[in-house]
Amino acid sequence: MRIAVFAGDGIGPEVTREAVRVLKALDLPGLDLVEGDVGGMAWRKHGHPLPQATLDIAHSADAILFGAVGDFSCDHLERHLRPEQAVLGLRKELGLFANLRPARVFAGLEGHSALRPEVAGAIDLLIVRELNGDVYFGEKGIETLPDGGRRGWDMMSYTDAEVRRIAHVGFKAAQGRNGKLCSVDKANVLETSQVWRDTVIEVSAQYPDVELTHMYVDNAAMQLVKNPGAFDVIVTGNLFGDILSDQASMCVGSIGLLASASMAEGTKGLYEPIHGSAPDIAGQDKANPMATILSVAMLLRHSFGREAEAQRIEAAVAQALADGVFGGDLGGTFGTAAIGDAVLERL
Ligand SMILES: NC(=O)C1=CN([C@@H]2O[C@H](COP(=O)(O)OP(=O)(O)OC[C@H]3O[C@@H](n4cnc5c(N)ncnc54)[C@H](O)[C@@H]3O)[C@@H](O)[C@H]2O)C=CC1
Ligand SMILES: CC(C)CC(=O)C(=O)O
Ligand SMILES: [Mg+2]
Repeated sequence: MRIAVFAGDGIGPEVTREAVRVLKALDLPGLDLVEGDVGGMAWRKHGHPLPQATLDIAHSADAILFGAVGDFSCDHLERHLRPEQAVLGLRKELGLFANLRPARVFAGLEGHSALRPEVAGAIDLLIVRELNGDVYFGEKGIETLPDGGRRGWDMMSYTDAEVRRIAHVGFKAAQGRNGKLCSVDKANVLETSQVWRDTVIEVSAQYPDVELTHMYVDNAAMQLVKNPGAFDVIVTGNLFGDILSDQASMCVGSIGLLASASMAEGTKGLYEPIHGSAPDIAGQDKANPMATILSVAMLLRHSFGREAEAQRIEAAVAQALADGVFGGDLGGTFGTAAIGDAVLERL
C-alpha cells in the first residue's frame, strides 16, 4: 500500500496531518507513506509547483492523498508556475478523468442550523465531474488589442470520446444507487454541450435501467438550493462540476465535509477534499479536516477495496458530528487537531 501524501499549501498540511493520523491508526499491513512537494511550497523549494521528483512519487504510488494548493502570493507568476498547476497537472498526467464528489447529510447534522430542515433530510447525491477536459485544459491566452486593451480566452471543448467515458462512470454510479442520472450542461447555448448531450443520450441506450434527465446548469444551480433531495447522480463537465460541488457542500453543512476521488481507468486514484488552501484561516487551527479524513475513506474503498475500513472511518466522522464535534465552519469551537482527536477516539 504505497500512498503518496502531497499536503501542499495553506490548510493543506493541517488537514492532511489529521487524515494521516487516522490512516495510520488503522494499522494496515504494508502501509508505506511517501511525502512529496506540490503547489506554492514546491515552487519555493524547487522552482516548480509540480517537480519531477513529485511526479515520480505519484507514478510509483498506488494512490495519492492530496491536501490543497494555492497561494495568493504566487499570483504574479506565469500560469504554468502557479500552485494550482500541481493539481491540474497531476489530474492530466495520471489520466484522472473521473472526479466523484458525494454530498450527503450526516445523521449528526440533521437539525443543525446550517441546514435547511425542509430539504436537508433527503440530500444524498453524487456529482460525477469530468476532470481532464473543458476550459481548464483548452487552449488559452491573453492578447493585447490594437486599442491597447486586452482579450483573454479559454477554449471550451469536449470530444464525444471524452464524454462517453465519463458518461459510463455516471450511468454505472447511478446503477449502484437509485438509478437516476441527471446530465447537466448548457446545450441551449454551447456547442460543447450539444456534443455532451448527444453523447450522453447515445450512451444511455446501454443503461435502460437508469432514468436519464437533462438540466441546464443555471437551472441545476437553482434546483440544488430549492430541492437538492431530487438529485441522485449528476454527471457534468469540469467547470460546471467544480462550481456545483462547492454549492452542494453548503446544502449539507460545510465545504469542510466534502471528500473526493479522482479516478483513471484502473484503481489508482487521487483523493482530496473539494476545498482549496483557504488562506483566510491557514495556520490558525481553524480548518475542518473531516473532508480530508473522509477522502482517506474513499481512498481505501476505491484504490484498495477496503470497504470495512472505509466504513469505520465514515462511522467515526458521523459519530463525532452526532456528538457535536463542530469546527468553526459549523458554528462550533473545535479546532483542526481537536477534530482529528475526536475522530480518532471514535475510530
Ligand atoms: N484542489 C485544490 O487544491 C484547490 C485549490 N484552490 C485554491 O485555494 C486557494 C483559495 O481558494 P478559495 O477560492 O478561497 O477556496 P477555498 O476552498 O480554499 O476556501 C473557500 C472558503 O471556504 C473556507 N474553507 C475551505 N476549506 C475549509 C475547511 N476545511 N474548514 C473550514 N473552512 C474551510 C475558507 O476559509 C474560505 O472562506 C486559491 O489559491 C485556489 O486556487 C481552490 C480549490 C481547490
Ligand atoms: C485548481 C482548481 C481547478 C481546483 C478546484 O477548484 C477543484 O478541483 O475543485
Ligand atoms: Mg473547486
